[in-house]
Parts: sequence; C-alpha cells; structure tokens
Amino acid sequence: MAPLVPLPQDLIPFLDRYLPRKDNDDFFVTLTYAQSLDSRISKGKGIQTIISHPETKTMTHYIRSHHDAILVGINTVLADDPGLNCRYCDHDIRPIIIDPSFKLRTIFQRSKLHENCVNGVGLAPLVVIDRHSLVEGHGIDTLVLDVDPKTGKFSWLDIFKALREKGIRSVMVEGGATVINSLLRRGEDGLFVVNSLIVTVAPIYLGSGGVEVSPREGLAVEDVSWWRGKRDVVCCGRLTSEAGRLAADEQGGEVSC
Ligand SMILES: NC(=O)C1=CN([C@@H]2O[C@H](COP(=O)(O)OP(=O)(O)OC[C@H]3O[C@@H](n4cnc5c(N)ncnc54)[C@H](O)[C@@H]3O)[C@@H](O)[C@H]2O)C=CC1
Ligand SMILES: Nc1nc(O)c(N)c(N[C@@H]2O[C@H](COP(=O)(O)O)[C@@H](O)[C@H]2O)n1
Repeated sequence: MAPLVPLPQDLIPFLDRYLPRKDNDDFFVTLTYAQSLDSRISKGKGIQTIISHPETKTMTHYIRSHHDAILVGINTVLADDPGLNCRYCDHDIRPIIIDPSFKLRTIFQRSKLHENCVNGVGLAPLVVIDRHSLVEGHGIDTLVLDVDPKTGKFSWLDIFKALREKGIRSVMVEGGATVINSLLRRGEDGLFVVNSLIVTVAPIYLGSGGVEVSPREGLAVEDVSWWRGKRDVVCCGRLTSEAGRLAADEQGGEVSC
C-alpha cells in the first residue's frame, strides 16, 4: 500500500471544530466522503474510483484518527476491498459494516479487512446484520438488529444506540451513496443524526453513469468553512438544527450551501 503524503498542517486547525471532542461524552457522527463536481463518488456501481488528491486522502486518515469507529455499507466493501484502518498514526478504529444479509461472510477470508487483522494493523470488523441472517461458525463479530419489514432497512438511531452500548462514542461514516443519501435525511423527529459533514470536492466529472450523492430532499448545510488544497477543496459544516430548513424557506424554497 502506498505511503501517505504529509498532512497539510493548516488542515489541523481547520478541521478541529468539526471533529469529536475528547472532553465530551456525547455520541458524535461525522459524515465524510470525496465527490466529483457532478456529485459522483465513483465512476459506476461496484467500481472503485480514486477521487481525492493524495493530500486529501491523508486528511481522511487523519480524520479516522479522531474516531472510535468507521462505518460503510456492504457495497463499498464489495467494490473497494478497503482496509478501513488508520494509517495516519497508531490509532485503533473499529470497522462497522452495514450488511443486513451478511454478504461479508462469503468474502471475508480473502478481504483486506481480514488481512489487516491478521497482520495486526487493523481491528476486526463488526458487521450489522438482520436477525434472519444469523448463522453460526463464521468467526466474525456481529451486531444483530431487526430491519424494518416494510423498507428492509435498519433505523440509524437503532444502529448508533447499539454502537454506543458497545462503548463506541464517535463514528466516521464514509459511504457509499446509499448510506450517505439516507444520512442526509431528517429522522422522524425532524433532526439529523449526523453532527459534522466533511466533503472533499475534486475538480473532475465522473459522468451520468457514476454513483451519485443526492438526498431525496434539499437541505442547507450550516456553519460552513472551506479549505483549499493543491487541487481539491474541502467543505465542512453541520446538520444538527432546524436553521438549515428555515434558511431554505426564507430563500423562497431555494437551498444554498
Ligand atoms: N468517494 C468516496 O468517498 C466513497 C465512495 N464509495 C463508493 O460508493 C459505492 C458504493 O455505494 P452504494 O452502492 O450506494 O453502496 P453502500 O456502500 O452505501 O452499501 C449499500 C448497502 O448497504 C446496506 N445498507 C446501507 N444502509 C442500510 C440501512 N440503513 N439498513 C440496512 N442496510 C443498509 C444495504 O445492504 C445496501 O444495499 C462504491 O462504488 C464505492 O467505491 C464508497 C465510500 C466512499
Ligand atoms: N476520501 C476518499 N477519497 C477517495 O477518492 C475515495 N475513493 C475514498 N473512498 C473511501 O475510502 C475507502 C478506502 O480506504 P482504505 O482502503 O482504508 O484506505 C473506501 O472504501 C471508501 O470508503 N475516500
């Protein structure tokens, strides 16, 4: 695996107020991903695509160093075979895979996740599965929840409450699009479960066949800051209050970021 390039040092103060605080026990969710100018996160379904410049790739590993867990959907594991460890510094981060039908079971032994565990450079993943997919004898840590029978989905609140009960206090969500789009929606209480949003934007187009990030409803990101690197920009913001919706309404339904 190629070594990371040095972290641009101005990213440290820039990211600081969007990362979980060590002195605060509240559960914290950071949603972070890299996208093209046309809001694509890969060239196509199942295709791993390098979007970040090497310096924003290093940033991702720096952000991992501030979280207890890193969460992705199963399609991301199937497409990318990711390591999901922290290569910025010596920091243990727990991979969480959302995988209701437990597809990971069939490929785990030949995955990078497994290789990292065996080589002592990554923690074992915790796989969130539906009760109906529970089988014995695979040697993989599972968190068993019930999907909503109508949607076939877990509730994010159920997932995060269960992770909190396991002692996890901060989760960095990296993707893919299904996970990101669902987290960019308000819950039934009208609130988002995401605290911080950190999006890398690279000056490329991936085309209409690419995997798109675009939530069902528009929203306005609050408390926004931008960083400009050698090639990419990074947008940080928050999604926690009602102000985003109010701001959108005041602009006659137009939503701006
Ligand atoms: N550029 C970037 O930063 C990133 C890009 N990617 C790309 O994203 C693509 C994968 O995206 P998607 O196909 O959308 O897949 P995904 O990685 O979001 O996984 C979707 C699957 O996860 C499970 N899942 C997700 N949320 C669930 C819930 N609430 N309840 C129950 N099951 C749930 C389901 O099985 C669902 O089919 C890949 O091409 C990958 O390369 C992935 C991560 C980051
Ligand atoms: N930040 C970022 N930039 C890109 O260009 C990407 N393609 C991704 N993808 C995410 O990173 C995971 C791979 O990470 P490691 O193998 O652990 O280094 C991949 O699965 C996506 O979640 N991210």
